[in-house]
Amino acid sequence: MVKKICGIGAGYVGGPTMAVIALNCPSIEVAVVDISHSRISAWNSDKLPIYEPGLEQIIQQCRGKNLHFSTDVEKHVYEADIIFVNVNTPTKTGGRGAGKAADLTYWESAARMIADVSRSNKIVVEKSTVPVRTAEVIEKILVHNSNGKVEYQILSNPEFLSEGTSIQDLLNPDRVLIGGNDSLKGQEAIQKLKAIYANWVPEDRIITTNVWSAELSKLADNAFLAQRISSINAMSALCESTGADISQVSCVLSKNTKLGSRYLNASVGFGGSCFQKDILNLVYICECNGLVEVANYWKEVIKVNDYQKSRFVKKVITSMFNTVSGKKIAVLGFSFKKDTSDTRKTPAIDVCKGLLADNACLSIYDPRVSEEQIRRDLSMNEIPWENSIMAEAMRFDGTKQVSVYEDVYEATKDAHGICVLTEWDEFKEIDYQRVFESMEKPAFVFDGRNVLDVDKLREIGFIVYSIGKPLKQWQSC
Ligand SMILES: NC(=O)C1=CN([C@@H]2O[C@H](COP(=O)(O)OP(=O)(O)OC[C@H]3O[C@@H](n4cnc5c(N)ncnc54)[C@H](O)[C@@H]3O)[C@@H](O)[C@H]2O)C=CC1
Ligand SMILES: O=C(O)[C@H]1O[C@H](OP(=O)(O)OP(=O)(O)OC[C@H]2O[C@@H](n3ccc(=O)[nH]c3=O)[C@H](O)[C@@H]2O)[C@H](O)[C@@H](O)[C@@H]1O
Repeated sequence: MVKKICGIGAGYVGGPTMAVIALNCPSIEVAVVDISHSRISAWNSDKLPIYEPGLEQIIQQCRGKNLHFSTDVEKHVYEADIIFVNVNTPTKTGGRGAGKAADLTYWESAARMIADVSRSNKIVVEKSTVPVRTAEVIEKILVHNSNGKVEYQILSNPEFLSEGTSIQDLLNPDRVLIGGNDSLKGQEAIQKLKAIYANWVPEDRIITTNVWSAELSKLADNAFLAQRISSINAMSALCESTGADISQVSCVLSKNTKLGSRYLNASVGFGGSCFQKDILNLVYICECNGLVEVANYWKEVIKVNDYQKSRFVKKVITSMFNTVSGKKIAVLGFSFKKDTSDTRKTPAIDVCKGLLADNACLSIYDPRVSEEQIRRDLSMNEIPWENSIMAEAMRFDGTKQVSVYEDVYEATKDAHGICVLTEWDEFKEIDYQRVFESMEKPAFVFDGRNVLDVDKLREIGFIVYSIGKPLKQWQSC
């Protein structure tokens, strides 16, 4: 019987995932541990470290009962029957495979710590997204660093939640994937983990596979989703050149039952901590296996995403008479999607840097992202991936030309143009007549998410660009 679970890593995945397990398994003690003291104290406070609709209620319900957040990593690992490893696996920034391969430093140090402190048999669950065959490496680290008396079963149980809807995704997942090895003990471990999920997930949604299929399926899943966004974004460019309308094209595709209706929204580009990182990881694995053509195929998905961001920047500049120098541009939305405060790899960073490189003055408003975070993101000098056409802009630090506002009307006052970069619902409710009156003329709107009512905006007097829509003649350059 599983009595104690420990989740290592209290981030976007570890926090919500472990909280939902605690909620659905009241007889199990769940401890979420992290090396970051500030993160753990935030989880123990009224102001949680991440914003997710529905998360606060679950934390209030379970925290202090069967859900605990702690920095005492060793104690909780020692006591646990099952250890979920939810640590970050970013792209390597130096050494072999830099810019593409996954950096497993955090995973490795977690594994070494598990080996050091464990005195009873453990099931170690890979929750983080890792390269295929990582379980083999982890097993070696665990076995070679243990006293020989502890047995480990490694399971791959990748997470499919999306930020902004993570609680709904966890409470009602379309699937739970568990990969384990074929041995009797491997199968027993799978059954133990399956029994935990079965407390709230219908059994037919729990898929069991071998470890390698589970690890690779997670990378494939993200690659397919990102590929679909790049496909629709590539079509959006063609729409703008031909007079077709991307919303109409998406609608037609969505009715094809062979394709389904999701991930067909053209946008300024996909963001988030995982799509680019996981595709680059896939590319690196393909290259290591000598599969150059396959690697190049997946690279194109990221290339199109960069193209979409740079195309948007170019459209803003060319529409505004070929220069944004000294012009105030209001940026509405900075997070990588609505309903999250997460800004990791948000397209807003590249778009803002592209505009700043042309000497624009930006006034940024986001309902959930702090000024401190925005300034940190825009001053960061990130290493571009090898083929990035955004490389030059990404190196640009122009934070002096940036103001951050807590009020949308302040942000747009005296602006020459508005760029909508996140699809926050509240942007549909803005009084655009009032905004128009306070702006310089001609007043431009560049809708990078296709969320605004274009006809209404044009009626007011705005010049509007939206992704993949027919353009007025003087914008089509
Ligand atoms: N963010 C997302 O929506 C999703 C992320 N994933 C994957 O889940 C993994 C985690 O992602 P996030 O939660 O977004 O990362 P995160 O960066 O928000 O959280 C990771 C946490 O692990 C902690 N940590 C690192 N090494 C540690 C150690 N040795 N001991 C204790 N704590 C340690 C860090 O301090 C950090 O708080 C990644 O592999 C990611 O690819 C998978 C599905 C969804
Ligand atoms: O491994 C992960 O981290 C997760 O990555 C994504 O989830 P997430 O990045 O949280 O968010 P998505 O809703 O997939 O959106 C990603 C980006 O694509 C953009 N997007 C999404 C859908 C669409 O039609 N068009 C589009 O531009 C979003 O605005 C956002 O910038 C996947 O959807 C999850 O299944 C996966 O677990």
